[in-house]
Amino acid sequence: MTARSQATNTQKRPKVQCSATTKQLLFNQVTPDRAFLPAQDPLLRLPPGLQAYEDALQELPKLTLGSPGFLRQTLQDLPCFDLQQLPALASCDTAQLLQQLPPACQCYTAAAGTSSSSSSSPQQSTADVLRSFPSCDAQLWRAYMVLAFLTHGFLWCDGPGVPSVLTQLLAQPFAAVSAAIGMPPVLTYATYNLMNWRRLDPAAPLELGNICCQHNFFGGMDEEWFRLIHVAIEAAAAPAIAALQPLQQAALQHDAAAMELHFAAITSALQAMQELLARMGERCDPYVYYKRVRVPMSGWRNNEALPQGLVYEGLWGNQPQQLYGETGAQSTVVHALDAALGIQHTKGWMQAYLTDMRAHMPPSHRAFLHQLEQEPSVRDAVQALAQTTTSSSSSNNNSSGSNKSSSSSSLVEAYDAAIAELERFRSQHRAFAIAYIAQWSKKEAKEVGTGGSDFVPALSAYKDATAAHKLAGSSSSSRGCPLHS
Ligand code: HEM
Repeated sequence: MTARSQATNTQKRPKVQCSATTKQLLFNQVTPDRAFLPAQDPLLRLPPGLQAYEDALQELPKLTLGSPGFLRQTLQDLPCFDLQQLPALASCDTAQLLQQLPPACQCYTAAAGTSSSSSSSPQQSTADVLRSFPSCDAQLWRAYMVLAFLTHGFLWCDGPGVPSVLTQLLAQPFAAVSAAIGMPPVLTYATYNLMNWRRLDPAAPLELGNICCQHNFFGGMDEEWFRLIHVAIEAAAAPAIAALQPLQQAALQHDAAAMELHFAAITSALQAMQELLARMGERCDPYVYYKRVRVPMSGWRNNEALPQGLVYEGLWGNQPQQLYGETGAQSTVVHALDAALGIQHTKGWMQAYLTDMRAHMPPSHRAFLHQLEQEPSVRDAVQALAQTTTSSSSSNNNSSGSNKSSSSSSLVEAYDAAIAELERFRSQHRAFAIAYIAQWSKKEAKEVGTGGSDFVPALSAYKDATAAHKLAGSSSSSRGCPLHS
């Protein structure tokens, strides 16, 4: 399951050559054990030459307690971020790199500069990704995380007001490192959650109860727990993600029995994910989340605090860039389940937004999704097998059909069980989105999520569209995709 190899095959010559000098890689593959979490536990520190930035990150929750302006001034006073300290960039002309960078908002939103991105297609954006120059060097990723936290701390964790210009001191290294790993220069789910943890007992499993966050903005139990629930859900999703490509293989081979086993793995992983999400309230209070935890995740697209976007000082002609902030919608898990189970959603702002969110996933995860979408529909295969076994058993009462077949009803049941659990996950998630955001923002004109639009009806539509893909009960002639038949 190495999406990285797939990515590399189709990649054009990189615009930036990063030396392969460091040993540890990050987000270079999607593994059966950890799926989209790093296969190796994430690095804890940058090289000693960048210690000042590590120290600032470590201190960030304390710096937020300073008088207004203290945090921003402290960050402004940091020494220059010396990119040459990162072995992967040591031989790279970073000044030249910065001159060549295309505007961030052109790379990381499907239709930058337009009010709607509905014309984008997942294929196009994946191809763009594969043409970029992603390095999986763990130190580059660590630098990306450090600079993302300090940037969002600079913008959102101090006052008064929100600066519309990101100081060159942070903007330039952040843009350079982001370009080198093929990610947008903004906080992403990958940096906020996927690589922001360590195991308390390194010999014990990666699960809730044995993990804590590496870094926080304001700090405190609510912030840590919010993130750790996401990390634990990513770990619990691994058996489902590991089943997706084998499921597609089994569908190609018309192996109904194997398909049933893979559907069962997906179903039980989704149940485990729900059990974990249900624990959010144990240590993350909805009001604390709404007022404090979610603030630094904000981006600078569809955000009234930065209506024009953010100027990265000295870059892109000082034209403001508009980028979405961090959100669970950048997790590849649910996108991958939709792709493999053949779930299609109606076009609208959420669908366009989720296409944009792919550009905020690590390149290997985007490639994994792209690969899933290239395979024939598993849902169609279930329908076809169900019809074959039904007609074969009606023409021969004693026959059990192909020896690879289970009964048509049990295969459909297995598919529908997976769909039902995904619907339950979406239903539960919607309830959390209401309890943690919408109920507190009633006084505001609109209930807006990270995407900047009214999210509750959109989340409901996503849940309902999932349920509509169940096969049982519909006649075989009308079993096309419920949204496109
Ligand atoms: C208290 C916890 C959570 C809240 C308040 C929340 C909030 C939201 C909101 C407001 C949206 C709408 C789009 C946006 O603003 O980006 C959204 C979308 C989404 N979130 Fe969450 N979320 C939470 C937890 C999670 C978790 C744990 C996951 C899974 C890893 C997740 C995955 C998603 C996905 C995949 C979408 C896209 C819609 C879909 O595919 O159904 N969220 N979330």
